[in-house]
Amino acid sequence: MSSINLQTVRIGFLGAGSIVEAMLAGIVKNRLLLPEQVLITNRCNQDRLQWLSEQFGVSACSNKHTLISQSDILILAMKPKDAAEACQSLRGLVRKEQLIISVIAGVSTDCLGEWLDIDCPIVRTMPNTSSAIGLSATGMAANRFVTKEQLQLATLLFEAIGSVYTVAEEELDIITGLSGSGPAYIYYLVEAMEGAGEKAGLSREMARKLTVQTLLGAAQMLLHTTDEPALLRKKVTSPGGTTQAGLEVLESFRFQQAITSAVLRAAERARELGAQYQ
Ligand SMILES: NC(=O)C1=CN([C@@H]2O[C@H](COP(=O)(O)OP(=O)(O)OC[C@H]3O[C@@H](n4cnc5c(N)ncnc54)[C@H](O)[C@@H]3O)[C@@H](O)[C@H]2O)C=CC1
Ligand SMILES: O=C(O)[C@@H]1CCC=N1
Repeated sequence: MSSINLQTVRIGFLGAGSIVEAMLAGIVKNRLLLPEQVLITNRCNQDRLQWLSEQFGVSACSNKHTLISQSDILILAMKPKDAAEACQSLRGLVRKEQLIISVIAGVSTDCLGEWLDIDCPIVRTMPNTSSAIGLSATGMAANRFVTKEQLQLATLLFEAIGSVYTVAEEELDIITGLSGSGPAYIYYLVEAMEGAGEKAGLSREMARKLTVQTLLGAAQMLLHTTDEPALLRKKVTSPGGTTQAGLEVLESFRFQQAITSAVLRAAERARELGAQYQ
């Protein structure tokens, strides 16, 4: 594996759904790998494979055996409920020198290793769909068989689609609740803000533009100043003004509690999924 580098590595995706589409878009756009270095397969949807292949130039592979024998890195990207069966069907095909990377929520590296029935290097990750534009926040943890070089390679791969944080494996469930599921919370907020603008008479287009620019500006402020979010919030809030009136409504609906509970519940769900399909 030490001789494998980004110029020569071949990566096989087992699973070709939403997260793989986002990752392919990021990887191909970023030119990290040539499309010829990427193979994809799924359970049975040929149309989907063909579409991804046309979209990104990667090779669709309906034969799992071919994909496994030709790949240096295998990316497991099926739903947690399908993971046991998928891994068990790979028994005897996966080679010890192959690096396994999982993006599956909740499922531990120990569990994957048992299903695969081999002591192989496994990197468990939690990216998000902003991978498509190179802005994922990805948590990553490695099992004891992963070498320094393999971890570096996995890090380089995910850095091409965003920021990477190497963490203790136990932290991946809360990372799943926070940044794996996180884009959905933000989109939900955008739906509500844009809907409010529209309800009060703005065109949908104008409401969308104002909402997105506001979000972008706030995110950039958080990146570029050392101010805490609470201080930035206070700077917007004139006593007795409009923001205070708005925040009071959010408080009456226990906004902060709702968001905190959502993140923690999603993390708990990741743990449940891991335990449920074990
Ligand atoms: N969608 C998201 O935002 C994120 C998803 N994830 C994780 O990624 C995984 C996939 O999620 P999505 O892409 O959203 O799901 P999806 O339902 O869109 O795609 C799942 C894919 O797995 C394939 N599949 C099922 N069984 C298979 C097998 N035995 N062999 C090969 N392929 C098989 C399906 O055909 C499908 O292409 C999940 O475990 C999820 O927890 C992780 C981070 C973010
Ligand atoms: O909803 C899910 O289960 C996956 C994991 C993180 C984002 N989507």
